[in-house]
Amino acid sequence: MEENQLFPVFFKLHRLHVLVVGGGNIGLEKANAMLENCPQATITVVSLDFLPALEELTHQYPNITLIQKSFSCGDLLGKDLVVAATNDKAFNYHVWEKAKGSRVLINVADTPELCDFYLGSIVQKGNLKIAISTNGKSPTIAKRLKQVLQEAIPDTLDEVLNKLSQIREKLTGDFASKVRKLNSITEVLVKPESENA
Ligand SMILES: C[C@@]1(CC(=O)O)C2=NC(=C\c3[nH]c(c(CCC(=O)O)c3CC(=O)O)Cc3[nH]c(c(CC(=O)O)c3CCC(=O)O)/C=C3\N/C(=C\2)[C@@H](CCC(=O)O)[C@]3(C)CC(=O)O)/[C@H]1CCC(=O)O
Ligand SMILES: NC(=O)c1ccc[n+]([C@@H]2O[C@H](COP(=O)([O-])OP(=O)(O)OC[C@H]3O[C@@H](n4cnc5c(N)ncnc54)[C@H](O)[C@@H]3O)[C@@H](O)[C@H]2O)c1
Repeated sequence: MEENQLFPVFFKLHRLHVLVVGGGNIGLEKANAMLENCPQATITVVSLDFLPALEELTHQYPNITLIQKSFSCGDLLGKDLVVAATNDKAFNYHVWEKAKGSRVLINVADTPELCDFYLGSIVQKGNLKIAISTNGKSPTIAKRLKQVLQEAIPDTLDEVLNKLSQIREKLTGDFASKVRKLNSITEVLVKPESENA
């Protein structure tokens, strides 16, 4: 079976500066996904024109800026991540070349082979977040799986997370004994049902 070799990480987008090139459907979708996860995300969108929905985002979120112009190399200055989402494949390639030249990580929305990272489909329940990738095979399946997990995970899981966090804060002893204690408290979650009776 082919394996998914992507390595998931969770970015703190309020500490990074993201450049989105292209203010159409995909630029909107990607900016929206980032802002829904991190309302404080710092995002600059450079585009020849913008969908009205993108302009509305600037009223809702404090750190998104729209600049109406064609992308140029200087737009990469101070940026940590780039999403190239113009409707011009050759131009997206040009953005990719410039980003690589500046060693900035880039996602080229229409060309998975040029992506340093993919955006995932995201399940969120309070403090819990699960990111799903199908290795680029089917973003639609990623979206459907998200919907299934979103329903299946109980809202009360967030209470469990908060309680465990409190216990974690209060535990004393060395690292190994804390790990032992936390593993023993949560063992019930992985034991077969029959052993819990
Ligand atoms: C998960 C999600 C995150 C997000 O975008 O925030 C995401 N795509 C989503 C939706 C979606 N995208 C597309 C459809 C239409 C139906 C279809 O094609 O299936 C739908 C479904 C819909 O919108 O309903 C079309 C599409 N997508 C890509 C290409 C290019 C290609 O494959 O060559 C094309 C064809 C373009 C064309 O034909 O012109 C590429 C990528 N899309 C990815 C992520 C990365 C792989 C993730 C993975 O590993 O699974 C990757 C590789 C790069 C990236 O974009 O990061 C988000 C779900 C959000 C949610 O959870 O609701
Ligand atoms: N990864 C995904 O999830 C996904 C999904 C669907 C489509 N796509 C691909 O993404 C690309 C964009 O699709 P779209 O629907 O957003 O297109 P769109 O036509 O809605 O928007 C394109 C935007 O790019 C801007 N643009 C064009 N040239 C520019 C330049 N030189 N500098 C700055 N901005 C420029 C335009 O002003 C426009 O706002 C397409 O190639 C499409 O195949 C990717």
